[in-house]
Amino acid sequence: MQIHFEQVMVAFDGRVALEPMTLTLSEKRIGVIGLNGSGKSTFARLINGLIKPTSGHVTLDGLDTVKDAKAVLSRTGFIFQNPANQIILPLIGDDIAMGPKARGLKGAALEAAIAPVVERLGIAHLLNRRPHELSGGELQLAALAAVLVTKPELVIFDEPTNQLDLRNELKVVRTIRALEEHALVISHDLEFVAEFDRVLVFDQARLVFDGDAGEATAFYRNLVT
Ligand SMILES: Nc1ncnc2c1ncn2[C@@H]1O[C@H](COP(=O)(O)OP(=O)(O)OP(=O)(O)O)[C@@H](O)[C@H]1O
Repeated sequence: MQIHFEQVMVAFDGRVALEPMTLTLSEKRIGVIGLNGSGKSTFARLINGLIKPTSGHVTLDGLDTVKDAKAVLSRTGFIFQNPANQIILPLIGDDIAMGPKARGLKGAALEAAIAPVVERLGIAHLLNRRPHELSGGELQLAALAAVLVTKPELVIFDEPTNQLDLRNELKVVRTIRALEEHALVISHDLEFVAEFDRVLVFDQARLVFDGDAGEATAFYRNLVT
């Protein structure tokens, strides 16, 4: 999948949240790092059309995030900072089934869409539980399952390991590392993004470094010290 930003700028109420940027991304693992408020979430939300550029265009494999919004949404999945907010139905299993059901799947076809994802993420024991009965790591995995069953080509994670204890953090990190899908991950965990194919550093609404993970994390450390 190719993500292209063409002279993209975002301003909220006249205040620039992202300075104009032109960029093409096609790597399987892309990390996004930077201080709070530097524009990371704005950048990530542009990719699936959740935020529209104030000027410029974002395309995914040539599909415009504004003009082809539906097609873009069906190719991308987004895991928010607080995944509890994206689990809508009372039972985890029903929530995971919601996307495939909305696409008309039922019976054996529905089961065939869900079972491999549930097995892959090791969450069969969570299907009859309610969101408030899950730990932070389990919520991340449940939200990821609900996204993966819709078969996105790219999954965007906004700080997926924030507020997780070490065990849950490692489980989520391992799961993301093993994904077959492309992943773009915003993270404050520099060790996590160290193995990524490409890392972007944001500072004060600007992309200030783009390249190798080792160089990007060194650049970022230098920036903040
Ligand atoms: N919907 C919005 N309306 C107004 N301002 C916004 C909106 N979304 C973001 N901003 C502002 O844009 C700037 C960049 O925010 P953004 O959420 O992209 O930063 P971030 O790097 O993801 O921060 P964090 O690490 O804290 O999540 C901030 O000053 C923020 O207050």
